[in-house]
Amino acid sequence: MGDLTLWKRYTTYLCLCPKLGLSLDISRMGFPEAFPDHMEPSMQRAFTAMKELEAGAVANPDEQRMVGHYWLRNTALAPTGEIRDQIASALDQIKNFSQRIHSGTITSQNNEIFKNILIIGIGGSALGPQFVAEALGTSGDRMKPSFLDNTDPDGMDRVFAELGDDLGRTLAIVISKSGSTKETRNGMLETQAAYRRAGLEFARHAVAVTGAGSELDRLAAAEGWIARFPMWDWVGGRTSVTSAVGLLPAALQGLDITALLAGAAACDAVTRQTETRQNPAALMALMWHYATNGHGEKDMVMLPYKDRLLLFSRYLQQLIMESIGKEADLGGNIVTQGMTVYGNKGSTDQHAYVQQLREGVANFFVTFVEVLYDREKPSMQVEEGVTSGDFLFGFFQGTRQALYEKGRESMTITVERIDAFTVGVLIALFERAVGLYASLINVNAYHQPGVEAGKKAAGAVIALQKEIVGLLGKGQNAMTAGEIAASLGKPEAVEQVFAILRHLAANPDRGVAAVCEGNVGEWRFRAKQ
Ligand SMILES: O=P(O)(O)OC[C@H]1O[C@H](O)[C@H](O)[C@@H](O)[C@@H]1O
Repeated sequence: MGDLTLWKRYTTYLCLCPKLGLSLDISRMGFPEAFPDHMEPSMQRAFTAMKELEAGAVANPDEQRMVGHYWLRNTALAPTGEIRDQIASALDQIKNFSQRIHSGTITSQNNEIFKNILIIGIGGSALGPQFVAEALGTSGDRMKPSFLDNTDPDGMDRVFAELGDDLGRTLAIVISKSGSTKETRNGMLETQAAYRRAGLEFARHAVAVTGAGSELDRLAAAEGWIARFPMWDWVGGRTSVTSAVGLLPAALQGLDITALLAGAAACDAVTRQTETRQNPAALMALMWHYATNGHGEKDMVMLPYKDRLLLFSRYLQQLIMESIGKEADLGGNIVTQGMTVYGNKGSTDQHAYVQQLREGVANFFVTFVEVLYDREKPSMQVEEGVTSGDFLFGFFQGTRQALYEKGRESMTITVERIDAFTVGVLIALFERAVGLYASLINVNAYHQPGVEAGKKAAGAVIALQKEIVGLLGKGQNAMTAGEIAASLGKPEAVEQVFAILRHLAANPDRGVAAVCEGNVGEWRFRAKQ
């Protein structure tokens, strides 16, 4: 396609959303002109399904749940007065609490003003808050956030070391919708122990964000934590960033949560429109369908040209892959759906994997994010008349062009600047695109049945480990993994038994000694004397 034809395609399809300070360019996606019309009936069905969802339909049939994250930004939409009140009062509670922490009305056990927050959560209870903190944080923030989002002990030690003597001025926020996620529970227990070592009472430095009556909620109530904030079953973890999950850490950090909610609400209003060409979320869903044949045949590479958006693709990985990656469709047919998402930021990634994107396997399309406003301060010139920001822009344009020349497709989201409003817009834009796309391919975007299998299997591994330790504790002679598995009456579990023993033996404080000679099947394990 010649440059002028491309310009025509650009001007024809550019979706300008002045109310959002956003535009979406789909001209470098190679869909045929007839494609949008061909898909229009399906798009209209998707809009109808979304309308029903927003009105309180049980859009997550497996779990018999409503899907209400859009109400969080516009309470008037909520289907009952009770839900409206719950949302409004949680928001008041968040603002009020943050103000009292900042002003020192609520202080730490040692009567000091809290200056750090330690957020403990995983998945939807961490990725949103992390993305927002990274996208909007400045050196002038009211409180400095850190995160425990795993059960990796070394990872936790690093965070505790970083906090050092400041633990006494750190407010721990434990976030878990279910209140029973093991990684989060472990992070909380390790944090409790860290406070204890520092001679401090965890409860006087802790708040919880969780579902009413959950394990975490009951613990926080029993121990008298400083405060508890609600999560509701009609908000999914991966769409919870505009609930207390994302808003409480953001407000404490000192970010403008009113603007963030306003951005999300404005984007919801724009993407609620049923005219596909005017609706950037609908166009994105349409392009996902085109690019992947409605079946995840291509991956989406997220390339924001802005350091602040580094965690966007990580956040989107959960939002999209946990929502779309499903074995069965809503009719129960096996469809093995999905869409892979990865990426970091440009132009950094240009020096990593863009080589393959341009010349290697063509199994992807790119979503660029361009940010027009370069920086708060005036820019110096790095070459005559040229700034670092011009280079960032040039690299983005160059990569877009270079990919296009090789038949690699891309779309571009352009925003004016990265601020709380825009972050709210981006969050809502992708939430809506996921919902619409899920309708196009007829999957339930709001459950995650596949996640349970790994959790159950992990539970079985821990149970087996307890049996092994019990057996070794009876003072047995050194035994091979095969002998131990047989003694437990589980000869078929030998590989797992071996893996458990090797892990325990590698950690000197775990009380297992190993003689590692010959084939691994001959390695012998016993309890340390
Ligand atoms: O918030 P929680 O209940 O602790 O859940 C945290 C995460 O864990 C699960 O594995 C789900 O797959 C995620 O969707 C969820 O966000």
